Amino acid sequence: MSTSAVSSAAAAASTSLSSVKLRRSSPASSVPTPLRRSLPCKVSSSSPSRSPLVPVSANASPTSAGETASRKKLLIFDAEEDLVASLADYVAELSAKFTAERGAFTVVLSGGSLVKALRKLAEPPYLEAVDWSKWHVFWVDERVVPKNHVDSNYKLALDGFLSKVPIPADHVYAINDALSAEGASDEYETRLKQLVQNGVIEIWPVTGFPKFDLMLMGMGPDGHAASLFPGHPVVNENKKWVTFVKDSPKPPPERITFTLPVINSSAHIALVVTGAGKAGAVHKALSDQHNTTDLLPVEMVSLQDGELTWFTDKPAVSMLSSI
Ligand SMILES: O=C(O)[C@H](O)[C@@H](O)[C@H](O)[C@H](O)COP(=O)(O)O
Repeated sequence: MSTSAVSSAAAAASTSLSSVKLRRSSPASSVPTPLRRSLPCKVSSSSPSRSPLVPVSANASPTSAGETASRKKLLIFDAEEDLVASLADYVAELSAKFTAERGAFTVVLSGGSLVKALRKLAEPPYLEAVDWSKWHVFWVDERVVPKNHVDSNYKLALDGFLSKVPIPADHVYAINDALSAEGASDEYETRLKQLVQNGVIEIWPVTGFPKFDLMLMGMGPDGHAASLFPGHPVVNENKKWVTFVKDSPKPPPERITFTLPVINSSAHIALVVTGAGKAGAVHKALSDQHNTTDLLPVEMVSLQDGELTWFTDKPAVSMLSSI
């Protein structure tokens, strides 16, 4: 994400969140420029001392023209609490921006540890300050199981986040769990198209794919994103909005997933990736040398007209020699 983009989100946020002092967490201290240049994105690592009310971007050093054009930002946190607080600020700011600009905020969730990382949003000041009535919640991938099943991403999000914030129930778009994987993916795509007609979801005319305001996603240790797994043919799907797999290497096997063109049409993506188990995939994804015949799905997440922010910790970036 470019500094200016964060600043404009913060400015929009200050309009509707003016009565609330949002705590700016984990101010980023800049990484020396020669090191930054070796990574294909803007890098900030967290400072041990936290300065309240400082935008996440504010401690970045002045950007060169090249860096300003960057559509990627890497944030590295010392402590999980700092990551969680910074993520809450980031989401709240985008919520205010999109709510003010178009009266709706379309948010797409993954499963996994991401949901726990959203917990601060359900606490003051965010709980009162965010206009939850404008949120519309989707899943970038879902396991084809009943909604009350322990494996359901809907249940995970409901228990860990959605039940704690006042989003209207009819703005939460779970899959139809009575259908097969194929049926559920077709039905979800049809519903997305209706929401485009209703003006809830924007369409990006350049590609004809939906443009979600924010996708909040995790990444697997194998570099999978959503339910797009390395080497699986659905990674190459370029017509459908939503597709399905019946042989996911990560259980359960049956899932629906947004396709890459939809993911890559997003306005913003936050990739929340922590832990040493992810270090290899992070290294491959953030290295400058991409072997185009062997791309991990997460390496194929490349926003055409948006901003991708990695929220990481030190173990996750431990194989990046330049940090
Ligand atoms: O349904 C799923 O399995 C998830 O959506 C999946 O894509 C998840 O986001 C990653 O595997 C990362 O999960 P962790 O953050 O728990 O490692």
